[in-house]
Amino acid sequence: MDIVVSSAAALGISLHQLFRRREPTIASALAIVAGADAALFAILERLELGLPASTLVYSLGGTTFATLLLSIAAYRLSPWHPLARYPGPLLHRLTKLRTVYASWRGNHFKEMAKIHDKYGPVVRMAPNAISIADVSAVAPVLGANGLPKDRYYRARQPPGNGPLITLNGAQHAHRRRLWNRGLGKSALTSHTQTAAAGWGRLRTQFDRAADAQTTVDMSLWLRFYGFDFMGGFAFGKEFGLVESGKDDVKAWQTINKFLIAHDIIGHLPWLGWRGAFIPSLLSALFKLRNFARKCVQDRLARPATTLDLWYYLSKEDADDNDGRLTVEKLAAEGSLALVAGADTSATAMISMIYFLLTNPDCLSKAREEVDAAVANGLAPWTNAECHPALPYLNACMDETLRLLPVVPTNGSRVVPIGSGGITIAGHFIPEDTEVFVAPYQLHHDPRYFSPHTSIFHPERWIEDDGKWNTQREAYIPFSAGPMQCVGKNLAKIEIIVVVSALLRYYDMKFAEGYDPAMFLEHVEEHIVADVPPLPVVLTKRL
Ligand code: HEM
Repeated sequence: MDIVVSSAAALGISLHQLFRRREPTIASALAIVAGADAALFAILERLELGLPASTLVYSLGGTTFATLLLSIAAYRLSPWHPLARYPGPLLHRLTKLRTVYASWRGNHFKEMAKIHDKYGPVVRMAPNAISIADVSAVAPVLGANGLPKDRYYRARQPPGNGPLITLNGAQHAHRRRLWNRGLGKSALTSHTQTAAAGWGRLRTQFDRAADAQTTVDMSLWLRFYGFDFMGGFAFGKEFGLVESGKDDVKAWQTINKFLIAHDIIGHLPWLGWRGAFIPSLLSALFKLRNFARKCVQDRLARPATTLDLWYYLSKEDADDNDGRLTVEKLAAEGSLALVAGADTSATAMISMIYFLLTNPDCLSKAREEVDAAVANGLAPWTNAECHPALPYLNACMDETLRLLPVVPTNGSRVVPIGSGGITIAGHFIPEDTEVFVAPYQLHHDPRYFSPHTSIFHPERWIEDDGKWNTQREAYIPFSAGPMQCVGKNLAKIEIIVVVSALLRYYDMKFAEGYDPAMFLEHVEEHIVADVPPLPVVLTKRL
């Protein structure tokens, strides 16, 4: 028996050396372990040890797996691990499952804040991942010559059909040009009309609620708005959620589950893009893909009626096929637009209403600015050209996205294998390390935003009297560098369209009995911040 256990243990340790070099998927890991055990079984059988075959199989399998896991654990906690010099909680250093648990519960960014508070700006947040909360990491990680995206993004997509957000280098630059066409200056004028038309529909519903003095769940309605807008923006046809007042297509449930699945698979790339064997992950991924595919089929069946994103991505205006994307790739970009654009902008608007309602002085100032613009003949909810003339409202938006960045942690980058490692913010980071530079951590750091770091003060963005320390390089709600949010300008337009109109047309107050402290406490994170209901009573001003 000794020889069985010792040879299986030696096999487990050797397999660890193999897996350490290149992380396998769960399917390939199981196949390799089973194959290696089968080979060992064949050798040991020839030695005629007198053990029943079943005992041999169980002893080999059990010992190999146990040794493999022990070897992995010991190495991760040992002083020989390349990230040993970086501090972090024991469970985080031991296994990524700890991060997955936090992601599943939706409190990853809150936990990270506590970990940074305890261990400092550079922490080991998983066996092979570090989080750097230092402004000097922004350019080397996210900037033009920064680090590439890798497994966190790649793991979530079927091979070959990854959308813009998963690409690197020349492939990314090429695909990004198509998106830039769809979000350029002339396209934005058309998208502003889509946003304004959406506001018109929302206003009809809000007027009804104001007349009846019924409570409006801002989170629900602004999500309906956000999703409808994305339908119009991406596929030239809104989904009718605001008009019906119902989410018949289960848009939010689908997107939310999709984001949870993506986050988990991103952290556990060995699960593979199908979320191996976990039915709820699998169905969430397929539901959204099928939904996007249906949008694509509907869109293909009709010509462009507006200059939607599809029009630009599929080059409907071009008379050659040069560089056209396949329908599968277009569908992947379509799902990306729905996921990246709908939830994010809606969350930003909801949070902005929350911060304005909890800071009545700021709300009054913002409203005065909107009213003054109207007195000058401007209507910010139909015309984006006048948005720069609303500095205070823009500052309220910036302050909202500082305190509650919609993508609080953001995805990781990886130090390329073969690079020999790099030095970031004065710290040597070995190759194949995942690096996170989380907006939430930078935005809440008094070194970059002070005084009153955790308080809503839009003034910090506009007053230049030396009172405020506002380091704009540390402000990254849309990420930074060439892979930063391509929809940034569009999102800002949407937010100002809706919030300026709300300020102009309604007085708003929290519903009777609502405790505003609950809002921030119940914000979760599933890649995107997931905000709780926001019950508000509207009264018409005009
Ligand atoms: C307040 C609203 C928004 C916020 C805070 C936001 C934030 C972000 C962030 C942080 C990223 C980088 C993600 C990463 O590196 O993993 C990103 C990327 C992206 N966003 Fe947004 N976003 C918003 C709205 C939008 C809108 C309206 C669209 C329109 C379709 C959009 C489309 C995209 C796309 C396509 C990418 C990938 C860009 C690339 O890889 O080149 N986003 N966004």
